[in-house]
Formats: sequence, structure tokens, C-alpha cells
Amino acid sequence: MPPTTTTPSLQTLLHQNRPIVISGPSGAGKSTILSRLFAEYPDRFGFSISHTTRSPRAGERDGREYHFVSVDEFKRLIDDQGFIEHAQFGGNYYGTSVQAVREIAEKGRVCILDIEMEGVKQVANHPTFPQPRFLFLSPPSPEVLEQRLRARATDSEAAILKRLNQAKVEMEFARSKEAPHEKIVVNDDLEKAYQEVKEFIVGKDA
Ligand SMILES: Nc1ncnc2c1ncn2[C@@H]1O[C@H](COP(=O)(O)OP(=O)(O)OP(=O)(O)O)[C@@H](O)[C@H]1O
Repeated sequence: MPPTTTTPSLQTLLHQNRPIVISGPSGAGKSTILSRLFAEYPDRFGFSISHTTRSPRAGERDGREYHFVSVDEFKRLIDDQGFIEHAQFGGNYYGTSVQAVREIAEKGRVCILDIEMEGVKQVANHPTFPQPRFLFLSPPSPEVLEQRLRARATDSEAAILKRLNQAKVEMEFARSKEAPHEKIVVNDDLEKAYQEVKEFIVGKDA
């Protein structure tokens, strides 16, 4: 008889490698801290590849930056409960599929999900998806956040003002009872914040 292979359930896979959701206002320092974490632990983590209905930009490849799909395909996946969270921005759909998260865990890696507030709410209230661990990264103050966004120099004035407004909403949500975060790390001193995030994610003695 041929050997039988059983596919581990999503529950089992994600129990062994429980995903981490990191959220926080734009400019809080998520990318800065995560790139350092990935550099320190090159084989331990993975980012899931999102689905989008926007067109690929020059140099982007299907299945690498995104899974590029049609609106119909995207809607079919929504109906099939294929997403842990999805949203519409600027006329396009974006979402994180269950399958994309599963693929990271199948490689024996911990999936890190960098998602915004509405997505966090969807994941936290998802009826079947096993609950990840939630971490919120906060800027030390609105004033410092503004300075950092300006110093980063990646956004227009209008975009900076929009991000600052949205930051207020996200900070209020993080402080509310509805928020699922197990921990809030304040990114004042980068070294200290990095150590706190690292401890939350990999534990004390890693
Ligand atoms: N502790 C810190 N002290 C000073 N500057 C910092 C600190 N942490 C991050 N920065 C700087 O703040 C800016 C915003 O950080 P980063 O781009 O990592 O934020 P983000 O949360 O990933 O934002 P987005 O959600 O828009 O991608 C960057 O220019 C980064 O170098």
C-alpha cells in the first residue's frame, strides 16, 4: 500500500507556529523594527503574500509581491471565507488569505502580519481562524509621530495630515476595551522598543 500522508489541520499548524499581528499608526516604526527582527532571525519568520485586484506595477510579479487577481476571483474568495481580513483602498481590494498564512506555517515559520486597524478587528472577530497574538506599536506622542513622518520624507503634506488623523483613531482604538492587543510597545528609544518587541515575539531567552 502506498504510504498515506495526512495534511495537518490549520489549527495544528498555527498552534505550532502561532502568527503575530503587529499593528500601529503609519510611522510608528513597524517596518524599522520588523526588518531588524528578520535580519537577526533570517529563517524564523515570514510575511504572507496578500491578494489584490490592483494591477501589477513594473517589476512586480504575481505570487511574489502580491497574488494579483480579478475582482470576480477576489469576491469568490470572500464568499468562500478565504480571507482572514480584507479591505478596499483607493478602488482596489486587498486581503490576507487563509492559504497565504497557512503556507508560511507549513514552512515551519511564524507568520508576521502587518495589518491596519480594520483588518485587526476582522482577524480578532473571525469566526474560524485560530487567534494569532496581537501587538500594537505606538509612537511616543502625536508630536514625535509628526516629526518622524516628516523626517521620513516619503509622503506629501496631505498624506502626512491624513496619516496623523488616522493615527488618532488607531490610538483610541488601541486604548479601548474592544482592542485585542496582548501588548503595547511604545517606540520612543528604538533599541528599547526593539528589545520589547523581540521579547514578545521570540521570548526572553532567544
Ligand atoms: N525609535 C525611533 N526613533 C527615531 N526614529 C524612528 C524610531 N523608530 C522609527 N523611526 C523612524 O520613523 C520613520 C517611520 O518608521 P517606519 O517607516 O518603520 O514606520 P511604519 O510603522 O512601518 O510606517 P508605515 O505603516 O507607513 O509603513 C522612519 O523614518 C524610521 O526611521
